[in-house]
Amino acid sequence: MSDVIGHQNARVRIKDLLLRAYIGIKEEEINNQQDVLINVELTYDASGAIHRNEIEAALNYRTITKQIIQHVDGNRFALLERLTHEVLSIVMEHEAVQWAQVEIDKPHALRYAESVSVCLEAHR
Ligand SMILES: Nc1nc2c(c(=O)[nH]1)N=C([C@H](O)[C@@H](O)COP(=O)(O)OP(=O)(O)OP(=O)(O)O)CN2
Repeated sequence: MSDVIGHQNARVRIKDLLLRAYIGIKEEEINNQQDVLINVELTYDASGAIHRNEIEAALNYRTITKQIIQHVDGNRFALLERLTHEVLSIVMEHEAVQWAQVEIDKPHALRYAESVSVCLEAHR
């Protein structure tokens, strides 16, 4: 197939990564894990990945996902802002990432709300 598109930035979304962690400042949250729902969106230059069709030429979204799981699952955090910042930092450590946004929800953390989230983004 002739490659008529050339340069291509990909938008990668890791959707609804559901983990459990100690997250919060209330005693109940300090003593009990709760669900955190993580959504990551990023852009990178996928021209090489598209052209070569080889994982070595791509920004491996599985690698990023496993790093986030390793950092978050079962671990302890106070504020949602700090947890979101740390996950965003993991994503931005990958030099190929041009821009990234991370939103983390604490479902049912607030008595009368479906969920509450913090969203942070960064770019190079
Ligand atoms: N940039 C890209 N990165 C990755 C791609 C891709 O197409 N572009 N594809 C993959 C794998 O095909 C992925 O989709 C599935 O991988 P895997 O089954 O190993 O992911 P799991 O999280 O289920 O791995 P487990 O070890 O089974 O938990 C990867 N990256």
